[in-house]
Amino acid sequence: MEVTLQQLTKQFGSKTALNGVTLKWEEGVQGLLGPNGAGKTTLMRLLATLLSPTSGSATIDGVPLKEKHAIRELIGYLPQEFSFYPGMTVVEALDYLAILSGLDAAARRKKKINELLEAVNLENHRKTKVKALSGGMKRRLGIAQAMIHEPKLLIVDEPTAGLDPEERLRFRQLLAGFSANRVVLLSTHVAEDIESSCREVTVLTKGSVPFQGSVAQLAEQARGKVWAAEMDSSEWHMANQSFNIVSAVAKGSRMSVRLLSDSPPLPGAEAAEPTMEDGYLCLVKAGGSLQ
Ligand SMILES: Nc1ncnc2c1ncn2[C@@H]1O[C@H](COP(=O)(O)OP(=O)(O)OP(=O)(O)O)[C@@H](O)[C@H]1O
Repeated sequence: MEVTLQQLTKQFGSKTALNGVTLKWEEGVQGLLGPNGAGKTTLMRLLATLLSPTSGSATIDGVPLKEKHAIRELIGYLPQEFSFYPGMTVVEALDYLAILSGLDAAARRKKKINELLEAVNLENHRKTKVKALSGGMKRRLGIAQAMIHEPKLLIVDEPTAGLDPEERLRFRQLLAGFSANRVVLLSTHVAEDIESSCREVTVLTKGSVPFQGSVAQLAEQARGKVWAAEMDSSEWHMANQSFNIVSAVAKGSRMSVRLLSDSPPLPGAEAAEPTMEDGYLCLVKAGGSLQ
């Protein structure tokens, strides 16, 4: 199973949201990182056949994107904002969706729904109305609906936003478990989601892909460009205007700062070990999305 994109382009009038993206995703959780407006949702909606490309092509498990009916059987999609039959119970909603996805036999549906409820840990809420679920539970129900027909490509947009740390962990484990023999495309702003569960990361900025590789390789993009320094308030003021600050912690009257710079930013600054987030910031900065 693999997903391939060949010069995939989407324009909205004169705005190019996705600009000739060519890449390949193999089985596992694939992280998608990019600043707001980079084109992530556009890319996910193209793969979900909710949008048509302006030019270029893509295949999912060898099936061309333009074969919409076949593609829809291969994909599951959990968008950022999703709404769900609020007046139904959890089981009723999943049963209804299972019927829509073509699971006709009642016994098979029951078995599948029981498996999913266990996987997303909602067995104790079978009879709870969807509108009465917490935000995290709704997200888990959302992932259950996206998995119901066992898609080869599962697309999830910011699934851990608004979840507490325990829920986030559970969610990441669920996605990792599901990703055997499948591709899970995970769009997130949470570095920890990527670091802890992704086989590879794809960075999208201004509709293009400047990087695809492992978490460690992404960190390497910032090697030699991350500096740690202790500063007084006037140095801090200067640094804040001149450099991309990664983090700053006040220690009494001084600041302990990590920043990005191609050369040593001030006397006494020490080269620091880069993290994945540093590598990402270097790429996004090079693309002009930060000043
Ligand atoms: N239907 C549309 N009509 C016009 N422009 C659009 C449309 N959809 C998206 N865009 C533009 O395309 C670009 C990419 O948008 P997209 O929503 O894909 O970005 P994103 O990376 O998902 O951002 P975010 O993280 O904020 O959701 C943006 O400049 C956006 O304004």
